[in-house]
Formats: sequence, structure tokens, C-alpha cells
Amino acid sequence: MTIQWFPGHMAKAKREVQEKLKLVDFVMELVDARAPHSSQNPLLHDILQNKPKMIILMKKDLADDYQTEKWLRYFTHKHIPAVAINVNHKPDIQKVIEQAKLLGQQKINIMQQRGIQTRPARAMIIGIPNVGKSTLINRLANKKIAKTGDRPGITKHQTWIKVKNDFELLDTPGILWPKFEEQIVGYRLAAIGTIKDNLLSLQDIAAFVITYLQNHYPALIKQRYGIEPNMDDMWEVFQKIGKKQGALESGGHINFDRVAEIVLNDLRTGRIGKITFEQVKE
Ligand SMILES: Nc1nc2c(ncn2[C@@H]2O[C@H](COP(=O)(O)OP(=O)(O)OP(=O)(O)O)[C@@H](O)[C@H]2O)c(=O)[nH]1
Repeated sequence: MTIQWFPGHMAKAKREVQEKLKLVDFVMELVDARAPHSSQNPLLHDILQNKPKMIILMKKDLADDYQTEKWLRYFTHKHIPAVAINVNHKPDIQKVIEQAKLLGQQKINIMQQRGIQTRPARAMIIGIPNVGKSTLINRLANKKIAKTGDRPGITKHQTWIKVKNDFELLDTPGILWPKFEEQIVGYRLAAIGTIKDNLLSLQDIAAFVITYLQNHYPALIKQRYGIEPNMDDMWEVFQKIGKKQGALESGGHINFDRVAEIVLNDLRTGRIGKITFEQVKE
């Protein structure tokens, strides 16, 4: 399986991020706590060059807390400040602000050392689609932001959001597409709902999820669907879930697509439990 985004779109997105980067002092890179590595775009490393960044692991309410702690330690070990958040939890938003303030202060210190008049530090949010960029911008702004300047014919101008008195944030995020270097990256991102469900077969994604849960979270899948780790016949597994969840079509046959939808929906809403699809490589 190779998933290819439209190369034209990707090049344009990269250019836009590069343009915006010129305006900011540091970057907040959003990744998904359920797949922190797969949801990064390696391109960012090249275009960021020496600009400071912090990492925000989003959707920690859906991720395995133990793995999230390990990921935080991993980033700290690499000297990248990182915080894990649930965007709907106010103290977590405060954690983001505190960390951003520290990065901003570095810039202000440099301005002071050079004897130039200081101004608030400026930041932007970057991340792959659906990672939570707009939601976080809204939370940091503490209000719903009216998007302006996106319509054709309107001169684009950058609007800055004042985050308390601590720093300024670009009101539009930078989008970078995920990069599928390995097939499994595509499946992880499909599982967490980052890429559209019609890009890979729904049943394949659900089968990937079930196998992963059997291997890593056997108690959770048993609890939800009564599936044992040694049940390796996927046809049987789908039958079992389908019967249990009433995913039947006329004639009493199991509707396999419906089973896949149920599993993915249960996963993405956290009904199966808190799950992380990617472990830190020791
Ligand atoms: N459970 C949970 N959901 C979140 C969190 N952050 C964002 N979301 C949800 O993730 C979905 C995507 O959020 P958006 O803010 O639209 O993501 P985006 O990165 O701006 O998406 P694009 O516009 O596609 O680039 C929404 O349904 C949010 O409610 C979080 O911390 N926890």
C-alpha cells in the first residue's frame, strides 16, 4: 500500500509553513498522543532549522497514560520540551501557556542582550490534519476566532492572538501532511482517524486495530467484545463482534463494513479504553 497525497498540495503547504515560520520566534508542534511519531512530519525538522519548538501531545484523554509518560520522557531526553494535553481540560491549556512562556522568554532575553526594544514573543501552531490545531488555537484565544482573509480576492494578512500577556500566536495554523514511510504508519493514522476512512479499506483498518488490541490490550478487547487474544481467524472475530453488536443485514448475515465502523467508532470515542498505537523504541 502506498498512500500519496497530491504532490502539488504538499509543496504548497510546505511553502505556506515556510512563509509563516519567518514571522515567528518558536513553534508548537502538535502530535497525536496515540501515535506521537507517526503523526509527526519529518519535513518539519528540515524547514524548522534552528527555530525552537515544543511538542504538544494532543488527545491524551484517548491515549494510554503509561505510554504517554514514556513519550514525554523520550522528548525530554531529546531536549525537546513536551506537554501532553486534553484540549478540554483547562489546567492542560495552562500547561501549554507556561511552557510557551519559557520558550518566549528565551527570545526576549536575546532582544534584551542585543539592546533592542523588546516585544512579545511570537509563535505558531503546526500539525497534521485533524490533530486538534483549530481547537487548541480557540482555547488559547479563549474565544471562537473568526477566520478572515481566507476567501479569494481578500488580501491575506496575518492576525495575531494575544495569549494573556504572555505571547502572541498566529491565528492560522500550519498544516503538514503525515508521511507514510512504512505501511504501518498509514494504518496507525487511519486507526486514530487522521486520514480519511476511504483511503484504506475500512475492514482492513478494523482488522489492524483488533490485532493490535489482541497483542497489546487483550483485557480491553475481551471486556468490550469478548474476543480472546488467541482468536486469530479475523472472519470469526468479525462474526463474533457483529453478533454481539447486532451488525446484521437482511437474511441475518453479518454486515462486515458495519462491524468495522462499530470497532473504529468505539476506538475513536474511547469506548474501548485508552489506547496508544506506537511505543517508544527503547
Ligand atoms: N478527545 C479529544 N479530542 C480532541 C482533542 N483535541 C482536539 N480534539 C478533537 O479532534 C477533532 C479535530 O480537531 P480540529 O481542531 O478540527 O483539528 P485540526 O488540526 O484543526 O484539523 P484540520 O482543520 O483538519 O487540519 C475535533 O473533533 C476535536 O474536538 C483532545 O485533546 N481530546
